[in-house]
Amino acid sequence: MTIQWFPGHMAKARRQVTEKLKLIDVVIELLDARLPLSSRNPMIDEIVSDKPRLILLNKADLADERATDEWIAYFRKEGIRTLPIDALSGKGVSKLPEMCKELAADMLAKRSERGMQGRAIRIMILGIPNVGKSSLINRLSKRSVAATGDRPAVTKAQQWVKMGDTLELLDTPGILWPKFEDQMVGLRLAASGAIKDELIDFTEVALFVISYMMHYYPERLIERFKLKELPEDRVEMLEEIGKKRGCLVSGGNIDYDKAAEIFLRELRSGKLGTISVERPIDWEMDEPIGKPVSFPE
Ligand SMILES: Nc1nc2c(ncn2[C@@H]2O[C@H](COP(=O)(O)OP(=O)(O)OP(=O)(O)O)[C@@H](O)[C@H]2O)c(=O)[nH]1
Repeated sequence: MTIQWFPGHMAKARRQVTEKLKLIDVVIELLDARLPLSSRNPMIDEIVSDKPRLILLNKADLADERATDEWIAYFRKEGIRTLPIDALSGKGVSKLPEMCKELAADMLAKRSERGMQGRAIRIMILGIPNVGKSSLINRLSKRSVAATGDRPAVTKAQQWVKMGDTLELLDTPGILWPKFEDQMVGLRLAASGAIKDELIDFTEVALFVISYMMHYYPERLIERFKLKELPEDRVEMLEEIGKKRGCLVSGGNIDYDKAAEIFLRELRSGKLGTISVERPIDWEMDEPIGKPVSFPE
């Protein structure tokens, strides 16, 4: 599901999250391992404030392992513990309870100093649409002892999923918006399938991914599209893809949009291998790889 974000929606989303956060001891920030910063809410630090936080890089099964390691180091430098997971298969998820307990340790110590005991550590998942929040909640509830019903002290609609004796997870995640105003962020989100196809320009998105792959994964393009060598530029590459996939229109010209659509479909279904479309270094470049060129009219 893609939500169209407008200032009013953002304000509402923020209000809802802030309200729920009052009940929460540890925040799980869920990002897409293939595009961690582009799948991150731009106001997250302000929203979460000083609550203990953990970053999970979800869909790590689709990401490039080396890029994922770079991201783990990146977030570690920011002082946030980061774990790659795959919410669908559950890979990496078993480490979660222990990490949450460690993060909450200080808070628990303070609580017991004040003579407060007994309450479970409460956890909430925050993330943009389509990042895998529901998949993770489902996965964690399967592992749990039992899903508890409404508690008298808690707002009616909220349910807590028990995770062992000491942890409880809020069963409704907090939905936040990404940094849409950045063109490169939009292209990365579109490449990952996070934006409805009706809303994207296939050619523009495919040309971004092709540039990125020509830089980081040239051999995959050569192999997948059975080329002798890599073409000079991305438009030629898209043309080659069009030829190989039979996207021709009258006069022997290439139907670029069709070729782009097929290419993106192959990318998203994993036929081009595990690919990350963002690395920390991309954000240090004046001219990011795959930046759209505007042609003079
Ligand atoms: N390959 C892979 N796919 C995943 C993973 N986690 C989620 N998905 C897929 O990503 C899509 C979105 O997952 P959801 O769990 O619905 O995401 P969400 O964040 O709850 O989405 P919204 O309800 O739109 O906010 C689904 O098609 C999932 O099957 C993962 O770790 N690996």
